[in-house]
Amino acid sequence: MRHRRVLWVFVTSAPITGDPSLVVRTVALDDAPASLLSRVPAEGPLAWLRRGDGLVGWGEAAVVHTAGATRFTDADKWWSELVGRAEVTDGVNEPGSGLVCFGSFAFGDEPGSSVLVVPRVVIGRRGDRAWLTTIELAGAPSVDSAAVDAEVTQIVPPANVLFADGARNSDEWLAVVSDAIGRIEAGALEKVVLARDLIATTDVPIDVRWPLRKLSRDYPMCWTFHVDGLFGATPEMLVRRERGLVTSRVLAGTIRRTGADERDLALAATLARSSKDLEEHEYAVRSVADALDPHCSSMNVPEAPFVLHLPNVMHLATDVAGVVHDSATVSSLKLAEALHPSAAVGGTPTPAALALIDEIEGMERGRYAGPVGWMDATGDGEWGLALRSAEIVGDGATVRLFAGCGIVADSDAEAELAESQAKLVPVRDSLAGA
Ligand SMILES: C=C(O[C@H]1C=CC=C(C(=O)O)[C@@H]1O)C(=O)O
Repeated sequence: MRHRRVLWVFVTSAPITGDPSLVVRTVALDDAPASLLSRVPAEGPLAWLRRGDGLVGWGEAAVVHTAGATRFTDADKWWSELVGRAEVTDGVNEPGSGLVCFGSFAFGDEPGSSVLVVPRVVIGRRGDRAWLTTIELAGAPSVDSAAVDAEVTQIVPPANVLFADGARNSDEWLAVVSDAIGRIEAGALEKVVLARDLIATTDVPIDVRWPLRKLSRDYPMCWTFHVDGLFGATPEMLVRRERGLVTSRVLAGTIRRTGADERDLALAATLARSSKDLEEHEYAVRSVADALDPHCSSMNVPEAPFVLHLPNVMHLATDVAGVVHDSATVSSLKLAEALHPSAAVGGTPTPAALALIDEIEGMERGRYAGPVGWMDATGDGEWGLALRSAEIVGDGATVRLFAGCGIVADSDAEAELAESQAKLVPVRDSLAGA
């Protein structure tokens, strides 16, 4: 049973007490850095990158940790109050310039902690425009950006990476999936997404810039992220809100790639016709369209999915788009809350799927499969689902990798295990040394 415990924790970084006011300044950069990651120091980097565009940040001007059923609402309230007190000078006016926070939210109401972080320094790029934002407490000395540059150290590769089973070994996970198929056949629910984890250990604490650099290079069509120890490259955009328009990339239905182009094209055609995958996909699209509907004055939901080709797998994908009518009162984070958990990470019907996950998955998801992304002072932002992801735990030399699969009545447990292995490949490969 999923407990509805509500725990609200407010934690600020050391310099902030009472009701902090932030002084924010964004200036255009004439020379856009070739790679945003090359500008990030090793300590506490924040990242949201796709095809060279995006945001990187470091330092901590303010942070809030929330938990429980009100984790989104509490974080959103904290953010809007912080925005209300901030003095912002923004000479760029792009989405992501000015005051921004990065965030990562727990999958479930419990257990798990969620976080919004406001960095001290942000570098952003969008096409041929780049900018630098500094965020300071009112009255504090301003950030010296030259000094910040000087802190960037060489990226350290992971050493002697070893992988071990997580909460379940393969046989145990196969049994869990078979159990779920049986419950679906018995009519208890239509779809459930079940996940597993893998544990990696290394000789030295992970320099997260290493896997981030590899992920953003090898998976340019995904959103590469890092927030407070959770990193990955997700292909799934839960919600992007920008200047009154909302979009969501829904994925569900997967086939592994072989690496041989002709064979993969044939597999893509098979995927596009597979009734099992189309059914799984339809549940996910419906859940997103239904949740967005109250916020939109018009919406476009394509009738048929396209096939998204990634280096390791192919997915059925649908881009849902809409015009929002409540931007003034509902932020992108609140939209993410309304959409979460979609059937791409929970199941259908949602309550039955969440109850089954709690009962049989046997693993703490933490922030895996929860919303991860960023938001600006207008409430615009991008929130992906933290898939193809991993969490750095303990002393920094242990990493939990995650992968999940949508299970429907026609699923085959062995095929789902193979699919989960393929979904672990991006992060697994990103941890390989030089
Ligand atoms: C839950 C995951 O993938 C979801 C997203 C895309 C396709 C999925 C699938 O085909 O099963 C999953 O629903 C994951 O990668 O951990």
